[in-house]
Amino acid sequence: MTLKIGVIGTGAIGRDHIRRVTKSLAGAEIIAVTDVNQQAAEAVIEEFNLNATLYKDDVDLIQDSRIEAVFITSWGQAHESSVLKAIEAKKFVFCEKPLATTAEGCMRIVEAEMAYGTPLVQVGFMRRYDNGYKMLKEAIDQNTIGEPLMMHCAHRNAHVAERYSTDMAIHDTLIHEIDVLRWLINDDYVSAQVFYPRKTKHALPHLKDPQMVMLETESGVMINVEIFVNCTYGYDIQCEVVGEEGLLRLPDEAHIQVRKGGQIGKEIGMDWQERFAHAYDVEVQDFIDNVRDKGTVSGPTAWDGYIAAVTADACVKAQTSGVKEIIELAQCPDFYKKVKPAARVVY
Ligand SMILES: NC(=O)C1=CN([C@@H]2O[C@H](COP(=O)(O)OP(=O)(O)OC[C@H]3O[C@@H](n4cnc5c(N)ncnc54)[C@H](O)[C@@H]3O)[C@@H](O)[C@H]2O)C=CC1
Ligand SMILES: O=C1[C@@H](O)[C@H](O)[C@@H](O)[C@H](O)[C@H]1O
Repeated sequence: MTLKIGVIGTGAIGRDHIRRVTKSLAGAEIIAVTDVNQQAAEAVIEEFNLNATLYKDDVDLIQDSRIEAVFITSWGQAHESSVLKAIEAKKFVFCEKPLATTAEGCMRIVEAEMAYGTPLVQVGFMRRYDNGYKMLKEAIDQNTIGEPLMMHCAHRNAHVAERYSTDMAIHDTLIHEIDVLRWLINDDYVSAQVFYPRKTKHALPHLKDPQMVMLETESGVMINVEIFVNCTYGYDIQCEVVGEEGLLRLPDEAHIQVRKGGQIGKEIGMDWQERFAHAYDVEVQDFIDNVRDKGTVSGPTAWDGYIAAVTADACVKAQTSGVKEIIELAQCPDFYKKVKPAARVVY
């Protein structure tokens, strides 16, 4: 039996997930697509030779009784409404980050899912499926370096589009660190502060770039994350965990080392598609397998989406206030404590 999937939003990542489901992964097929840009959806149907119905909007697509799971890969501000409709129709949901653009929106999704009674929603925080981050987590959980004390991280994009704004450094970019770092150390954030170093000449006038975010966790771990989205040289993700007895560092992507002409060199990828290609494959296959074989989801939850949104809101506030902003989270409901520990933060 193949899992029948409908996709809402066939832009960059929607197209990429359709490609992986169709060409690389097993156990699922795309049977319906929609996009506000209907030509984009038509082009994807043609490109991958899909036997899929093209719907005019998410309402019609979600109502298709053949569809068992919905991929929500539209723009962030459209996610909440599609997720709520899918839950109402009792469909499984794979929703790209952000789950919703506000903490209140994420909470509405949390409440709808709890009212339904069993987990339906997985959020696309794919870094939890990256081999390097998984190795880091295993080492931390095995107490390899004692208790973590500090983390030094960097999230660098070569370039960003003109529409990318200063707050997107948080909602669109830092949100990956917000999720994966708390997952790594089983901790939540209590405060955030943002600093602006000297601005790069490669950023447009409206954009503050780079930025430095300081996060502090409940147990006192201090984390600094550099966000630099016009670094020009490549897509570069760094993470170092300093513990009481040692240090752990996220491995770079595997590339061969070339020694030639008196130099030692190694390629750096240019974008997220390439850097996290394997993680996306594992993430989406895991979603397919869990839904198809076990009738459940086990990845990052709607609650993780809520925590990311609350934390991001505090960071955005700190971008303009310049001071340390306090992060206050609601109590985690028992419903989310039951999700398989492999993918959730253990409370
Ligand atoms: N996990 C990850 O690493 C990544 C996640 N993303 C997330 O995925 C989402 C999509 O990003 P991209 O693919 O880069 O954007 P995009 O702009 O390339 O594609 C979005 C598509 O959704 C369509 N769309 C917008 N509103 C819609 C609606 N209400 N109904 C149907 N279609 C709608 C647009 O016409 C567009 O074709 C964003 O939330 C983004 O943050 C994007 C890149 C990487
Ligand atoms: O999710 C992503 C993009 O939406 C975002 O714009 C980039 O900054 C991130 O590196 C990428 O992983």
